[in-house]
Order: sequence, then structure tokens, then C-alpha cells
Amino acid sequence: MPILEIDNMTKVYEGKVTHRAINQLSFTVEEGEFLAIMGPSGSGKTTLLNMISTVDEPTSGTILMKGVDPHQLPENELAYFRRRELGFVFQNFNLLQTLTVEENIVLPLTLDNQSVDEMEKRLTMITERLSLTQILHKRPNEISGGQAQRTAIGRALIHRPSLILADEPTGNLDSNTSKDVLELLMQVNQEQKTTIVMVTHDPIAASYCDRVLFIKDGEFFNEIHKDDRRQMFFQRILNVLSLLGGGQVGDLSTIRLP
Ligand SMILES: Nc1ncnc2c1ncn2[C@@H]1O[C@H](COP(=O)(O)OP(=O)(O)OP(=O)(O)O)[C@@H](O)[C@H]1O
Repeated sequence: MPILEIDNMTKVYEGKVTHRAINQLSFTVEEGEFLAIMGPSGSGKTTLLNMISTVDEPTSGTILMKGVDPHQLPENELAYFRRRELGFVFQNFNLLQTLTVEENIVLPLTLDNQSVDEMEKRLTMITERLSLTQILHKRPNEISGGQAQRTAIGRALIHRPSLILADEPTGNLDSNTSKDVLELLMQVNQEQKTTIVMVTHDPIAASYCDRVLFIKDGEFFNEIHKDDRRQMFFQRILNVLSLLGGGQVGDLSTIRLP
């Protein structure tokens, strides 16, 4: 069953020069799927995430999340819907610097007025799962990039959202730490059946997903599904990227995945 249905979506930015960032794009995301979205710089990936996350409005077309068009909700219901149904993970972690790791993680529950008991229960579960128990009282400037991203993932998961939206979640991490974060996202996806939509430039990151959707100039370009072997999937991702004109694919084609 699709959790997300994008139908004929167009986004035109009006300004001195009008720009059609997304053009009549349609696709669905199944419940429990881990989807990567790839495309050259400027192809509309962030615009697309912003419309799914309701930060921005499409010019035309519809988005249904669990059958509901969030853009049609009144403002107070929309804020609740976004908090309830969505979790966000960003490239720059977006943690509040004045709060500890623990306080950052429980923040979405605080906003929802959850009981302290419930918060503690979920906090323990999540922090054990993400190996954060030793650093709960540290602040973001006292932890590593990988720990910061695990904290952000904890914050995205704690209210058990239906959909996690991740924008280049490994963009600021070294390759070993990226691998840890991607394995974690994959486990969350497999064990908790949380649906994840992840924008990435990195074909290695995309190879952790079930499917990659490629967009070019705001339009559907191609999509490929993972078969059993991640190495094969990775090669197929590189093939599509080279058709897309996606940069230094040649340098990557000999990589053996960890
Ligand atoms: N607020 C805006 N006003 C006008 N044009 C915009 C605005 N935001 C984005 N654009 C344009 O829309 C196009 C798509 O931008 P978007 O940021 O969605 O691309 P992207 O695929 O996420 O790029 P990147 O990979 O570089 O982050 C670009 O040409 C960009 O210049």
C-alpha cells in the first residue's frame, strides 16, 4: 500500500525569472520502502522534499500521505500532522546547540506534551538502539559528526513517524561514519518498517536503499530496484548516473563496497 502518492506535481518559482523546478512529476512510495532520490545539482530534489514535508506548496498537482493531502489541512492541523507523521534528518544535523543530546532527542515529545514516563521509556529504547547512552548529557559541540547524526536520527524516530525525510544525511560525514549511519537507517527501515525517503548525491549511500528514483530538470528520468546484491545495484546506479551526466562516475566504477 502506498504511504506517499505524488500526482502530476509541478512547482514553478515566480520571480524576475520564472523557473519550473518540478514538472508534472508522479510517483508513489510504498509503506516500509527505503527510497533514494538522485539527480544532478539543480534538478529539483530539495524542492521536492520541501513539498513533501509541507515546507513549500506545489504550484499544481497533489501529494497524498496516508491518503491525506497535508496541503489542504488548516494550519493548526498541518503543524500537528507534520509533527506526528514526519521525521527529518539533515546534512548539517540541525541540533539545538544549547540542549544536550538527551534533550534534543526528546524535543518532539516535549512539543507533544507526552508524559515523562513515556518519554523516558522511548528515550531508553532509542538511545540503546543508537549507542548514545554514554553521551546523553553532552552538548552537540562536544560530540563527533557521527554521534551528532545518530542523535538527529534519534530525534527523527522518537515520535514514531510514518515517514522519515533525509536530505543528504551523510553529506558531512567521512566514509566510515557514513557507513554506520546508513546501516542504522537500513536497520530502522527493516526492523521498524519506517518508510524513508533520502535525497543523496552519493551512489554508495543510494545502494543501501530498495529503489532509486532519478530526476532530471524536475522530471522523472528513471528508476531502478535493488536485487539481491548491493554491488550489482551500485553498478547499475553508476550506469544511470553516467547517462544523467552525474559527474565523476568513472572514478567510482571500480569501488568494491564495504
Ligand atoms: N526559492 C527559489 N526561488 C527560485 N528558484 C529556486 C528556489 N529554490 C530553488 N530554485 C531553483 O530551482 C531549481 C531546483 O533547485 P533544488 O534546490 O530543488 O535542486 P537540487 O536538486 O536540490 O540541487 P542540489 O543537488 O544542488 O542541492 C534550481 O534551478 C534552483 O536554482
